[in-house]
Amino acid sequence: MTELSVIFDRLSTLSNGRASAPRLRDGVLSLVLDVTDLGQAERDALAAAITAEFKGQPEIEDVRIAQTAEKRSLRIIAVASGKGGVGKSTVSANLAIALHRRGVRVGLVDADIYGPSQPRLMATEGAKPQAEEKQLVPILSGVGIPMLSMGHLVEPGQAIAWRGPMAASALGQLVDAKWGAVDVLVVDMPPGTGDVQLSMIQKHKPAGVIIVSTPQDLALIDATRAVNLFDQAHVPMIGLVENMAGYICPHCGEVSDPFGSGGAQAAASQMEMPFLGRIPLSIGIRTASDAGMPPAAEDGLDGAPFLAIARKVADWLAAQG
Ligand SMILES: Nc1ncnc2c1ncn2[C@@H]1O[C@H](COP(=O)(O)OP(=O)(O)OP(=O)(O)O)[C@@H](O)[C@H]1O
Repeated sequence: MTELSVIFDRLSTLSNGRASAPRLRDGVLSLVLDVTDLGQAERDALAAAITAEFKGQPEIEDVRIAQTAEKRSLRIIAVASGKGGVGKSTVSANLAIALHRRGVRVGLVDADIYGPSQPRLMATEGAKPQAEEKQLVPILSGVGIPMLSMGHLVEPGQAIAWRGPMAASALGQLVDAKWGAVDVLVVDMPPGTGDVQLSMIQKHKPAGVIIVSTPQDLALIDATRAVNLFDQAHVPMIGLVENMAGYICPHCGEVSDPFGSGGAQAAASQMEMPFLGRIPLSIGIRTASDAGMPPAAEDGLDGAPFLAIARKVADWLAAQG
């Protein structure tokens, strides 16, 4: 039992790999226990289990445990738009998947509290998150991304008629959940510039924001409003995504631009913000996303623009350190 390697093996199993640096000197077994993301009750229970396992074993009179918690800062990427229906949820889901495929430890929050659509996009409809020590535990989607949505907390189709402060507190529950080993949280914001946006900016301090717009003038005017809101609060602009940019006819392959083209890129350069890319209007993107299999999960044509945008976002994240 007193062989350190035997102790270490036993410790690793017992602590799920959280224990390290065991030492045995003068009858005292000392070790370091990484308690990152564990609540107080879990920390105490784990320390007690280790003590109970080793104290009183041959040559071990006492057990001393130094608990350490890595101070992890979760970086939030807010995906916002000035108006509804421009594809913000589609971009958020595909971006999260594409970042995940690049090895980023990513989580997804559906802060579109009034019209949550991520459970459908990520095929987690009907799942109910558990709470541990007053914190929600995210649901693991089929593609391996932990996520939380207001849609998981209310019955499907149930209208959420909340006032601003309630919506802001719901956002807090989703963001301050038990994200565990997540470094980057993609947050699908509700459209517009209301209470949830203000709460996100003031309370949760996003590392950066991505604005999604369609090429129409009207959407761009709205997008400018969203840009101004985040700009005034000094939230770094990651860039603008132009969605539904050109239509490729599935029959003849002809490309048409039902909403015009190039408007978003021009607007981005006018506002001196990076342009992240253009996503075409494609039936494949709609059917796959609505069926809970966002195209970024695969290498097809429909996924490619999202993967290219994710590369730029990953570069941005890396440049921020
Ligand atoms: N590039 C695209 N090609 C085809 N359909 C798209 C594309 N982007 C989004 N859609 C479709 O448009 C609809 C609206 O998209 P989505 O829900 O992502 O928008 P939103 O901005 O999040 O809307 P809301 O404001 O309601 O939250 C969905 O049916 C989606 O599948």
